[in-house]
Amino acid sequence: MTAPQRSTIHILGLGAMGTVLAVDLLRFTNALVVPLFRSQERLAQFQKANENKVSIRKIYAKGSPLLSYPVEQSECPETFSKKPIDNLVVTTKTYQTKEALAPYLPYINENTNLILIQNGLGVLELLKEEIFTDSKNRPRLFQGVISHGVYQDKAGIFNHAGWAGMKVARLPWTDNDMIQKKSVVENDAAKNSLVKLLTEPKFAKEFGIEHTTYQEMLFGQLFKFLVNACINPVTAILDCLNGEMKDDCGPVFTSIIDECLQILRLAYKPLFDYRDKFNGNEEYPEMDINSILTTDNMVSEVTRIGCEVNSKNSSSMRQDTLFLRDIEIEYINGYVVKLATNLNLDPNCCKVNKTISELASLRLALNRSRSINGDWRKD
Ligand SMILES: NC(=O)C1=CN([C@@H]2O[C@H](COP(=O)(O)OP(=O)(O)OC[C@H]3O[C@@H](n4cnc5c(N)ncnc54)[C@H](OP(=O)(O)O)[C@@H]3O)[C@@H](O)[C@H]2O)C=CC1
Ligand SMILES: CC(C)(CO)C(=O)C(=O)O
Repeated sequence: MTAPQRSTIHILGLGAMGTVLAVDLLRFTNALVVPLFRSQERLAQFQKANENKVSIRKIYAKGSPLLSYPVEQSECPETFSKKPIDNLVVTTKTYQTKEALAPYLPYINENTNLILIQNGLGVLELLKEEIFTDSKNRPRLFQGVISHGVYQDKAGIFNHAGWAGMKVARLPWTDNDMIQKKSVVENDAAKNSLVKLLTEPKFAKEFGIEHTTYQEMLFGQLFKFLVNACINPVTAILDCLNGEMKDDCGPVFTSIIDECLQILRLAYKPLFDYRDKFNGNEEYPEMDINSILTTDNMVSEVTRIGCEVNSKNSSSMRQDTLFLRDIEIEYINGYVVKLATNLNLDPNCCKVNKTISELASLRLALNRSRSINGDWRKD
């Protein structure tokens, strides 16, 4: 009996999300997991300091030990095997995507499966408009909307703080393909090597994989987008843990969500019209977005998920401002402003998100200034 074919999966971005994915792929599948590092220096650091292992502590499960798994092969642009890439996971920050992909573009073709596992919106448009412009040589695209919470502690250990699963769907290269039939999911589940790997039963159960149509995934992506549009910048601006603002964040979340929904309803009109056009048609999944994506419902959902479920979490954007790293604001609140501009809407219709973006960027600038000029409050 021949051994089962072994899939190879390259991971571009072995940070919090890349690590949590790599560990479970190594634990529950026989895939060859190959991290791609930005430089020989970072590759050497991984080989020396981490001893070629990926490690995580699942602190949502009390008493969970440090899980540590060896990686057989890891590469960087200089050492890359220069062979076509079968399956590529992108788990860099959104604003790092284009630069990170650049060295590997010659090895990405129409037979490559590429999945974006990132927060926010706008990377798909970046890939379409600036990176994969040749329709004859572009990869099969997928998106993972991930709700796990992972942070790196002072000792450099990744801690899996919140378990919440991941939706996976094939992305459309053109807006005409935004609404998919159930058969697209069935076909990928049966034939696509990346989907077959991510839906292997033991891995899928542990990681909480849900393989859906694009419209179902986009619904989840917009829901998560509203969570991030509130929690991430506001906790960064206030410099607080998620749960500290629970009792008083209603008004600012209402302002942000109300403005976001007015613009998202125009930008993703096919999705908001879905119920009347597709519900009842057996070829398509049932969905009722309009009853969920309302301002009142989302203010309470964002508060529940952001300030209660993740109460002790420091949001990824607050972490970025504290560590003086760039923030993903242009792919979250800034993207709402971009959508409004592209739709030729009155600039006043995105003032809240524009101001929130400016304040989050100002918080990062202030932290950077204090690291150089000192904190005047202590003078
Ligand atoms: N952390 C979380 O709990 C959650 C994060 N997300 C989203 O997931 C995405 C990833 O976030 P997260 O994992 O936290 O981010 P991290 O900053 O932890 O990880 C990003 C990784 O990408 C690497 N990277 C950056 N540029 C390159 C490059 N050119 N080549 C190779 N590697 C590169 C970085 O390496 P280096 O150190 O060399 O810069 C880093 O290891 C974001 O969109 C985030 O919003 C979504 C849900 C929750
Ligand atoms: C869910 C939430 C808001 C948890 O903090 C998150 O996704 C993040 O911090 O990026």
